[in-house]
Amino acid sequence: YWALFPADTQKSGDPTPSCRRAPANGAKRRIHKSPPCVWPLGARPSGIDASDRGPAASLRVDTPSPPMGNLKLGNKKLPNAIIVGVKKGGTRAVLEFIRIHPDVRAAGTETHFFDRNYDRGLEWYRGLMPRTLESQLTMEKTPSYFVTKETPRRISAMSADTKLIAVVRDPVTRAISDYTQTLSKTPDLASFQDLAFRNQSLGIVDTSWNAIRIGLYALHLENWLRHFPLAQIHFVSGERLIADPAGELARLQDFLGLKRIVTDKHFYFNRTKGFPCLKKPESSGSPRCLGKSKGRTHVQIDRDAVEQLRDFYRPYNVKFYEMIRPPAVFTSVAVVAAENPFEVYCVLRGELCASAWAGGITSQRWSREHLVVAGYQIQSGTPRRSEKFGFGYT
Ligand SMILES: Nc1ncnc2c1ncn2[C@@H]1O[C@H](COP(=O)(O)OS(=O)(=O)O)[C@@H](OP(=O)(O)O)[C@H]1O
Repeated sequence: YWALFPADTQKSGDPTPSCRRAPANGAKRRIHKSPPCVWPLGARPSGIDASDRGPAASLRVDTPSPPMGNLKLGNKKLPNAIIVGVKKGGTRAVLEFIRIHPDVRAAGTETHFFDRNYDRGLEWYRGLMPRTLESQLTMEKTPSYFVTKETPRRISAMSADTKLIAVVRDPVTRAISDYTQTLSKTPDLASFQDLAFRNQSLGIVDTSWNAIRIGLYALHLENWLRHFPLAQIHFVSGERLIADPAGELARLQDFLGLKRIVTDKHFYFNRTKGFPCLKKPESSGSPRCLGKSKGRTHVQIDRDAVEQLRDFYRPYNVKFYEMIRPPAVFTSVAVVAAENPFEVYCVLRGELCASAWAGGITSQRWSREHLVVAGYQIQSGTPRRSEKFGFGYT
């Protein structure tokens, strides 16, 4: 039910100069003719590319390996696209799934550059990125970016063309997931209710608790929209990512201007894990699921508390939907008044987008003359173009 967005499919350029690293074994042979990287004192990442370390490394299953001679080809580039959040939204799954694409390379670990490590400078940041060929996109994910005030301005200062991806999930489930994670590390943590409410009987929610604050998507988004146009931010539904990973990945690939290479062929549903996992790659290895920290059994929270939180988040969710609702994106809308008068087919960029609208249709009112879809009035009848909304319909 999370709305989806038109994609700016142009690839952004890499504004940074390329640089080379000295060969680790001290060999004199020059690999690149580009200038050397400048590393701040003590900040040089050790060993191989960051993308080859961390929890993601074991999941990198399907990217075709470059031929041996090409191993060191390419340069470390600042990211063209960043998964900026939200924490516990499904950010790891999105990164691991999109990096199957041969035109995507990603830093495996969370860099926290724009929130915690900004003082280390862009060259430090670039050093954490994998080598990429000119045609490949560089990506990273750090979920805390979404809620860090300075981050949008800083990313925009790096490159105003950076594409942003936010994985959003029902904020109540997200908060419980967040709490479950903290509890696994801090067993004597106060109860969820004690942390979530200042006064539960009065229904007063404690918005200073991070697990609650992160879910106020509309507030955080306002900050992003001061620095980036909405069309440059792609929202992935955390729920649909589990129910239909291929569908979400198709939309993400469109947004990134990539050929749709990651498809349903790459996924299978693992009953034991209860989540989609990656299929066995052709070359080697076995099917891979995300690690144990992804898809934990949640702490049981009593139904009243959950309801109270749903009530609390409702106005923020409504505002969020309003903010992200795409303006005038239809190429055509067909209203079919056959057996079911509410059957609406939406055609977006030549493709049927009815499923994207299944939940987007927030209010439907049918009369012989008109249908109101998500607040837009669509006339039935012959094809016409609406001056006001700029969409065509039949
Ligand atoms: N395919 C697949 N496998 C496992 N888990 C999946 C998958 N797709 C989405 N998810 C959901 O991802 C949730 C974790 O989100 P993040 O990766 O953003 O967490 S984190 O912020 O990086 O800690 C995680 O949250 P929990 O279920 O609460 O553990 C999952 O629900």
